[in-house]
Amino acid sequence: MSEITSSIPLQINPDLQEERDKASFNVTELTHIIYGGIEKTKKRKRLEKLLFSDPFFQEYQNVRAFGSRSEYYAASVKKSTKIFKLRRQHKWTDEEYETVLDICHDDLALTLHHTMFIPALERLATEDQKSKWLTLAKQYKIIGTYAQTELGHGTYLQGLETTATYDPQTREFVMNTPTLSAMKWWPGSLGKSSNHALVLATLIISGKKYGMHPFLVQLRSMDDHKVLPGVRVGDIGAKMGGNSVDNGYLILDNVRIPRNNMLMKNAQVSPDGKFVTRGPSKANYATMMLIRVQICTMAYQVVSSGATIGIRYSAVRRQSKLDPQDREPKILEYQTQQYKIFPGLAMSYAFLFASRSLTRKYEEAFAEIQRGDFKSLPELHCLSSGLKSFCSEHSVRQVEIIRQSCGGHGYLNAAGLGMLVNAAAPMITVEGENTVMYLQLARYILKRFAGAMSGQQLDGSTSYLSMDPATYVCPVMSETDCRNLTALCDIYRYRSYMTVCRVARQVQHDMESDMPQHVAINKNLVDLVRAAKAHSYYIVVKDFVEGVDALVASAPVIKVLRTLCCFYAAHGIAEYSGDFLESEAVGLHQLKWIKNLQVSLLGEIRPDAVALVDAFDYHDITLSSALGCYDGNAYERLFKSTENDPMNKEEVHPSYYQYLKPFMEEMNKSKL
Ligand SMILES: CCCCCCCCCCCCCC(=O)SCCNC(=O)CCNC(=O)[C@H](O)C(C)(C)COP(=O)(O)OP(=O)(O)OC[C@H]1O[C@@H](n2cnc3c(N)ncnc32)[C@H](O)[C@@H]1OP(=O)(O)O
Ligand SMILES: Cc1cc2nc3c(=O)[nH]c(=O)nc-3n(C[C@H](O)[C@H](O)[C@H](O)COP(=O)(O)OP(=O)(O)OC[C@H]3O[C@@H](n4cnc5c(N)ncnc54)[C@H](O)[C@@H]3O)c2cc1C
Repeated sequence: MSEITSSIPLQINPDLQEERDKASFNVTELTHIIYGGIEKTKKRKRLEKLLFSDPFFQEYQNVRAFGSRSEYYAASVKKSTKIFKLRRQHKWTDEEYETVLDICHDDLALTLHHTMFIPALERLATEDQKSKWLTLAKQYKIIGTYAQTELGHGTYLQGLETTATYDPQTREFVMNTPTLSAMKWWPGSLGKSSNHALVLATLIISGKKYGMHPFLVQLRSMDDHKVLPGVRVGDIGAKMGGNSVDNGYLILDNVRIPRNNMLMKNAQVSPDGKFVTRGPSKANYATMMLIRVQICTMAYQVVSSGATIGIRYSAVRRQSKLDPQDREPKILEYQTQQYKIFPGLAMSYAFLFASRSLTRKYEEAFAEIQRGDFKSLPELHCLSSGLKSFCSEHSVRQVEIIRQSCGGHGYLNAAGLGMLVNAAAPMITVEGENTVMYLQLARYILKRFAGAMSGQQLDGSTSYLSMDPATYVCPVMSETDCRNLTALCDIYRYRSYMTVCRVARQVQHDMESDMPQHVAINKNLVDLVRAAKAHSYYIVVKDFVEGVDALVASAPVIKVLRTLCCFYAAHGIAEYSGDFLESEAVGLHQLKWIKNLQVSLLGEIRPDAVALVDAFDYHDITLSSALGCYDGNAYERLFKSTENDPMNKEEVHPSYYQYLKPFMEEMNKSKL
């Protein structure tokens, strides 16, 4: 017993080393592919070293795990300011700064300043306004947030009640929260951190409403951070996760701001109160679209972190018996364990390629929009809405499955999985609740489908809706065909087509039966969401297949990625087999072959599983998991983590003297 210590061995756990030794491909090569080249990988490693050589980042993990809410928030403010200072000191480019945020992999208290306030100023302010506020914001001379959601409305933006009433006499806007439900509720960094907010409010001029517009409102004094007159602001309380962020409430009591504080890139109010608009009516929704695109990348990071923890732990955890003559096997040997974790591994690579493709499309469309050409906006809105929903839904679900696959230890905070699930869970809700976003996509698909029916040639992600379904023959004719990625992709495409076609016909039929449009739509909402999900699944599979096909890499890397891609597609067909059969994208024979393939691919992926997660190259501090550490010394690290637990600070806890001791004394005296 005396040999048991909490020190961490210097060597890699031999069980993990054994996995690394048998990898069929070069891990570093794949890491370079993931991060976009050798130079980018090197730069990321340099930044990682710079950050994590500061002991604060290690200490931060302890506060995160064991600190009170307020201590965690304070540490996170410290972390945010440290990163801001480092950015200035090292003159990081935007790309380098993004990399640092990825490395930190954690909600920063001041995250909204960077993720929404600055991008909103960039997208919604005029050049003059940018030269003033964007400069101040980038130099951290003002700290801001994006305050759109209200207690009463988050989804339905037309229902927002905060008003900005123009007063031509003073050339000011009067910002007001007229009701309880109109108070801003949820914005990150609002409660305690921000001194400014971009408040989204309904513009009113001479009693007439002109829709939702952005207004820059100062909330706190720049001298002492005290709340300004007419402003009430605070934190909304502890959440399931992300408690380093002070999501807040805001009440404005007829607060006056200068006319120029309305961000006027897309619409202007002249000094005498004339309203002029430029570009499409949804131009002010631009910041939300950017974050939806980023959520797909976050989903990749979440699921790949979860897969890393789950696979490394499964390679060092031994339990029960397979061969009665042999020692206890690694739990990774069990087929059921592989079936729980490998879908998350394959999904990581699928989302890597899908988010990369979406980001590229976003950047191209954004460049066009900056030039005043809005033609790709509807396509991008719907693509980003669908993929944001799909990637967030699937990644959060998969990480929870991985958490369960780690047995009891997966339930500990030190495992890092529970915190990951809880931190990632809001991806499903933020920037448009997933069902609502799927329905935005469904609305677009229905329109495009109607266009195709009337002979329009479609382009973009929905171009396949012009296909002639009569020409479809399931491309899988034998078990070997199941490995053909193009064939699998065709199956997804046809299933999506049929799902869209069926609901479109049903909606049309209902409307022709004299049902009002809104009733017909509501009657079919479940199937509309199903169609949007089928379409999104097809896009993700297509992006994965095309991404792998386009790779310039060594044969072993291509081979292992093709295997994962095949597994991802086969697993989806097996999991949603009802949909695939119903749409006749596959028959019973094909389904059986694909299910067989899915299971045999588990065995093919198995020898490369650890190498495939090593390729994500997450730093131990980024992963923040005793189970998922690179060295695989999970038990030692779990035991070590108890050292920082405040519960273990005293041999006898104060509650003993306060409650347990008097209680025991009373019990001992009692005659009962
Ligand atoms: C470790 C991991 C960490 C993870 C951390 C996670 C937390 C990270 C922190 C994150 C921080 C989180 C921060 C936050 O959460 S910030 C708050 C985010 N809030 C939202 O996203 C609100 C969601 N609601 C909406 O966007 C709108 O109200 C919707 C879209 C639902 C309806 O809208 P509306 O009622 O106005 O319109 P309509 O239905 O009459 O449709 C009208 C037309 O408009 C088109 N349209 C709609 N939108 C767009 C658009 N964008 N671009 C182009 N077009 C668009 C649409 O296609 C339709 O076109 P058409 O059919 O007529 O041609
Ligand atoms: C962690 C976190 C951070 C956030 N940060 C910010 C921020 O920085 N700034 C900000 O402004 N906001 C922020 N929000 C708010 C967030 O954007 C909203 O919560 C989100 O847009 C969802 O809106 P809601 O809460 O009104 O959901 P609701 O719309 O009330 O959704 C509740 C249910 O109603 C259903 N529903 C609603 N409308 C429809 C419909 N048309 N059709 C079918 N079903 C429907 C939904 O599907 C859902 O099941 C944050 C929220 C969270 C959780």
